[in-house]
Amino acid sequence: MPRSDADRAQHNYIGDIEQVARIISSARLPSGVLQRILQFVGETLSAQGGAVVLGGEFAARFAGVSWGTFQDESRQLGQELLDGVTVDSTPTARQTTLPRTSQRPAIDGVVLAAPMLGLQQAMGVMVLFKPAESAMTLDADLALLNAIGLYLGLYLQTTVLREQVKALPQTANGRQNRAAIGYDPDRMVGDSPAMHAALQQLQQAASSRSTVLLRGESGTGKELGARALHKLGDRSEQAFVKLNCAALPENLLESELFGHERGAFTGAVRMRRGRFEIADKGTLFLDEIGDISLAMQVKLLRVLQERTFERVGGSRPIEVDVRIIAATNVDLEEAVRQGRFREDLYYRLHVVPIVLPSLRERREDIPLLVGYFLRRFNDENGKDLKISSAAMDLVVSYDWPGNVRELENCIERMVVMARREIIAPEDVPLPVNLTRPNAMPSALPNAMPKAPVPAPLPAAASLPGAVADIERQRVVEALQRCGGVQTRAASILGITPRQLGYRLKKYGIDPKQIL
Ligand SMILES: Nc1ncnc2c1ncn2[C@@H]1O[C@H](COP(=O)(O)OP(=O)(O)OP(=O)(O)O)[C@@H](O)[C@H]1O
Repeated sequence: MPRSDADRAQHNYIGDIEQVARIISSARLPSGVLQRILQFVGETLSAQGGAVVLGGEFAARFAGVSWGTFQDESRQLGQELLDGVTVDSTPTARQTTLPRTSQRPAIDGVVLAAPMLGLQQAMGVMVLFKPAESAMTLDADLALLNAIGLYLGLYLQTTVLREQVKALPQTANGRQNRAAIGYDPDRMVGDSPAMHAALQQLQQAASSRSTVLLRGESGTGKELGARALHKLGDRSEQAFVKLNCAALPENLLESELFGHERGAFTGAVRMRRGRFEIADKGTLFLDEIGDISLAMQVKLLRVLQERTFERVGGSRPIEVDVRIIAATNVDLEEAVRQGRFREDLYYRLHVVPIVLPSLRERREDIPLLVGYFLRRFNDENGKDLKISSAAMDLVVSYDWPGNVRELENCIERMVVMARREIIAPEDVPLPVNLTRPNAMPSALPNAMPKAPVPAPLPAAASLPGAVADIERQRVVEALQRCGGVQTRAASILGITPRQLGYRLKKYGIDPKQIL
C-alpha cells in the first residue's frame, strides 16, 4: 500500500524488513522474489518506478526486474549507476530529470540506489525513482533501501551456492565433490560444461588402473587432476609420487626414476630407491613427459611394458605395482611425426587421455575461481575484500594465457596490494592491459606453447594503424559486452566515459548499430 511521507516518518521500518523476509521465504523463483520485493519497497516509499539491475556473472544468472510507471527509465538509471554504486558499495540519492518523450514532458525527481552485496562481491543495484516533491524522508528511505539491497544480495548469493552444490558431480564412492565450496588446495573448481566433462572423465578413470595422460595448456590444473585421480581411486591410502621430468638432466632423471645401487657412479655412496619403488602400490605422476630424451623414452617404455626395472648400477630386476599418470602440454602427435617422441611409448601413455580445458574455453568459471581465490587470499591476509562487477567483467574478458595459475597469481597480488575494500577495475593487476587483443590463438588442446607466440604482422601494417585497429576492436567488444551502455563499456576499458565518447567519434562507431 502506498503511504504518505508523513505516515512514513512515524513508520517502524522493522515491519518492512520482516515483510521482505516473508517474501523471500515464500517465493520459489528468484525472479519472483526480486519482482515482489521491488514492488513492495517501491510502494512503501511512494516511488513511481524501480528496477533491479544485476552486473557481472549475476547478470547472466538472474534476470533483472522493473516496476512502476517509469520502468524503462528506472532500468536505464540502474545501468548508469551500477558501477558507481557497486564500487563504492554505499547507497546514493541524487536529483535527476527524466528526459521528455513524445508521450510526456521532462520530469524532475530523485533516484535512490542501493547496492546488492553478496559474500565476495557486489552483485547489482536496486534503484527507485521518486518525483521531486515527495523526497522528504530521503535518509530514512535510503536506509530502508540499503537494508533491503543487502538482504537481496545475500538471498541471491545463497541461491547461487545452492545451484552450485546441486550441480557438483558425484565422486566414485558416492560422496559429493564439494569442489567449489571453501578452500582446499586439492579442489578442482569449475562449474562449466567443459570442466564438468573433464571432472567426469577423471572420476571414471580414477577407479581403473589404466595409464592416464593428462593434456592441456600450462596452468590448466593437470597436476591437480593427477592428485584428484589418485584421491578418488582405490590407491588413495598409498603414496602419490610426483616427478617433473623436464626439471632434470638425463642421468639424474634415470636415477631419480629407478634409483641406484651403492657405487653406481661417483657420489653414489649409498643405495637409493627411485620414484618407481617409492610409489609401489600407489601412483606415480610423471609431469612434462613430452620433454624426456629418446634414450629415456626407451627405458621408460620398458618399465611400462614389463613392470620391472633395475636400479642404476644394479642387475636385479625389481617388480613394482604402480599406476602411472603422465602429463604434458607438448603436441605429442607432432613430436611423434617429427621423430622426437617414440610412437610405441605414445601408445603406452595414451591409454586414457583427458584434456583439461583452458580458461578461454570456460570463461563462465572465472567468477567462481575468482571467488574461490579471493576467499583463500582474504583468509591468508586477514582481509575481507570484495570485487565490483566492473572489475569482475574486466577479469572475465582477459585472455589468461597462463590459465588458472595466472589468474591465481593475479588475485593474490590484487589482495595483497588492495587499498580499498571493494576492488575496482583499476585495482586489478592484469599482467597486461586489457586493451590487448586475444593474444593466444585458440590452440589445439595438446599443442600449447609455454608463452604466447606473437602472430605475424601483416606486411603493410604500420604501427599506428595496427594500434588504431586494436583500439577500435576493443571499444566495439566492450560495447557489445555491456549492451551498449557506455559508462560500463568505459569502465571495462579502464577509461572515462568522456574518453570513450572521444573514441566513438574518432572511429565513427555508433553504439546502437553494433548491438
Ligand atoms: N580447476 C582449478 N581449481 C582451482 N585451482 C586450480 C584449478 N586448476 C588449476 N588450479 C591451480 O592453478 C595452479 C596451476 O595448476 P597445476 O600446477 O595443476 O597446472 P598444470 O596444468 O599442471 O601446469 P603446468 O603444465 O605448468 O605444470 C595451481 O596452484 C592449482 O592449484
